Amino acid sequence: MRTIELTYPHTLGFEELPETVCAIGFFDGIHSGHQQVIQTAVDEAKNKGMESAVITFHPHPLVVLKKGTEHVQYITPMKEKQELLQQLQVDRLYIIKFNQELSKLSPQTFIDHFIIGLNIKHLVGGFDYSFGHKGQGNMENMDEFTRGQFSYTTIDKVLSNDEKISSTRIRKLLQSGLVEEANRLLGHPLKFSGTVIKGAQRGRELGYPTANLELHKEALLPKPGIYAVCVIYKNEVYEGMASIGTNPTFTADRKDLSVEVNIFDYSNDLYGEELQIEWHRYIREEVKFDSAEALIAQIELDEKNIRNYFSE
Ligand SMILES: Cc1cc2nc3c(=O)[nH]c(=O)nc-3n(C[C@H](O)[C@H](O)[C@H](O)COP(=O)(O)O)c2cc1C
Ligand SMILES: Nc1ncnc2c1ncn2[C@@H]1O[C@H](COP(=O)(O)OP(=O)(O)O)[C@@H](O)[C@H]1O
Repeated sequence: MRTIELTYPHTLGFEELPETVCAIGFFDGIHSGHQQVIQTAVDEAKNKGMESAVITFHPHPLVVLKKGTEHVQYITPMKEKQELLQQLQVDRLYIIKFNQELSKLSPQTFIDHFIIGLNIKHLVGGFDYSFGHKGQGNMENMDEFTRGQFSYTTIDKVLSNDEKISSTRIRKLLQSGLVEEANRLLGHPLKFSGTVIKGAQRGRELGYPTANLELHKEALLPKPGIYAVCVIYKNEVYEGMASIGTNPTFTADRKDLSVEVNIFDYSNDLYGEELQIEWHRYIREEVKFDSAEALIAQIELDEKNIRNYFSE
């Protein structure tokens, strides 16, 4: 997949771009609903003998439109979004920078630059996709803007338990610790990456070394607690257990959260390495124990439960 970043007014020469069938949306999470939109574009591209493309935006429109929002935490940070799009066999990804200028474009200018201008011959969007200043353009009034240059398909909402699958719904599930339900709606496990940094060097003394992760500010964390996870490191997948919390057994009044993972059946140094964590199951809350021994006994139990979970 080729990734091309665009900022309005972009400077690409139109003629060098292939004709594409393109899915458009913010697509945070690339959840099952998004996957239908993207899959439709990929299938239609194959039918037409064209390349498939996705247009997405960065950062989240809220960062620009809502004062005081510095960071949005994404269900799929850009690295994971790109991996999922690659798996869906998307040929090119256009990432349009969402800034003040972009938010003020008329729907027609947006279409002229980013749909007709990118040589898109067929556009696929979800039923609630909107574009242009104040979202004045949408899939219902699209005919007003196509200039007869492209056709389009609108994908209806995808439901689960009679309710629309949406990024907002998935965020709420993750924040309540319901990762299995969130993963079901996503159609893949929640996943993000981080770099291994030094912690308090206490884990090894407890018998459970934990790789502490420095995360990208943009990764949405699930609810604090203990989780069954998979760790992807250098293309290998390991099982393990992770803790998101403040280590209350050893520290009082800490506010910042650490994310740390003990990898099963592994014993090498990982400092400075990049790990990807897949979140599979919420196990329990983090507890303040009276002694390190009591914590160790609990972690031994966690290990047993989590190994059981993975073997089932
Ligand atoms: C599976 C697991 C469960 C944990 N549960 C708790 C807990 O309930 N309470 C707590 O204070 N710390 C808990 N921790 C965090 C440990 O306190 C932490 O890993 C340890 O202090 C090592 O920290 P370090 O990596 O900074 O050396 C847990 C860690 C793991 C891997
Ligand atoms: N099975 C393992 N899981 C996690 N980290 C491991 C493992 N085996 C070795 N390590 C290494 O040990 C480090 C964690 O040990 P720990 O005593 O908890 O130190 P720190 O407090 O710096 O995280 C990891 O960063 C990694 O380099």
